[in-house]
Amino acid sequence: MTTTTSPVLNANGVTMRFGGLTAVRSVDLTVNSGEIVGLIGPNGAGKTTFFNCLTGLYVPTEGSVSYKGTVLPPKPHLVTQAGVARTFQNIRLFANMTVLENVLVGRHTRTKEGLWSALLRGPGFKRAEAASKERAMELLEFTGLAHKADHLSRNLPYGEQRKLEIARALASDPGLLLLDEPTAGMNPQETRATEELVFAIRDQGTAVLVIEHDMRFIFNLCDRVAVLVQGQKLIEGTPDVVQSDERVIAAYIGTPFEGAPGQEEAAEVEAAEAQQGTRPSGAPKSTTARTEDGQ
Ligand SMILES: Nc1ncnc2c1ncn2[C@@H]1O[C@H](COP(=O)(O)OP(=O)(O)OP(=O)(O)O)[C@@H](O)[C@H]1O
Repeated sequence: MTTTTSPVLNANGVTMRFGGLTAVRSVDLTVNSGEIVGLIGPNGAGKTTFFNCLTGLYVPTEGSVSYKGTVLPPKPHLVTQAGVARTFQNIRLFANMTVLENVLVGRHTRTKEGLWSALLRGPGFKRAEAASKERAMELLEFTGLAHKADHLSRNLPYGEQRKLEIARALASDPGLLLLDEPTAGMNPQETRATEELVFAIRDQGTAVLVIEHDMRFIFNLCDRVAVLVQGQKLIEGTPDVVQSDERVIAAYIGTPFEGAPGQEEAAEVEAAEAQQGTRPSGAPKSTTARTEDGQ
């Protein structure tokens, strides 16, 4: 983790209205370098709409979004080029492309070779292509998918498809990665692997903003958590502060957590892994858990 932090993302007074509905109302949020920040809230609270405002899919009705001090243009490809990458709630892979090709697609914002160079396949293009492939393979190693590089992405199991989405987002070498429900539909082992992957991403120098309904995942993972309720930020703070806030409990969580989050589930995962002999030697013990609401 970096020792000096500086703001990577600054959202100021972001408001998004759809006709008469205000989906996001005057939300401020900062993500600093070296941080993992969580964004939680009930269904329909405006989390994805807020992400869409950050990444140029929506032009906020009011407010501004800056990345490393520069206001982001509201165009997704320019946002990616600036250094902000994202994954989506619903998997959006190119199903009939290989795993490697999917990552190479994510790489295109970092390649300078133009159309003519690509068509003529000159030496500049070949060098750029080789470098992109090398970086893509590094990312597949990093996400544990290198052995599947030549598989069609549609043939990957669900958890690996989600990992591939992350690898593809990382291919643009982002300084900030936005993850929209990265563990939705995952089993506890996959959730734990995702938690470790997000820590590794942060440790490599990419700040992370993550939306997730799995409270234990969020509270284990994040340095700070912001809670959206009906489009407004209810509270922002450390996991300890947020999970013990009466308003959050009333509005969202339902019941307070007792003891260290995730310990019981971690024991279940470890028992299952020990039975299957799947836990790699020296792998850190889990601190994460299954989803709260069964997603
Ligand atoms: N394109 C749109 N047009 C009109 N209304 C929209 C649009 N997108 C989202 N909304 C509305 O804005 C509100 C916030 O939705 P949003 O999907 O951002 O919530 P969310 O917190 O991400 O929910 P979930 O946890 O279920 O994904 C909802 O009332 C939704 O119906």
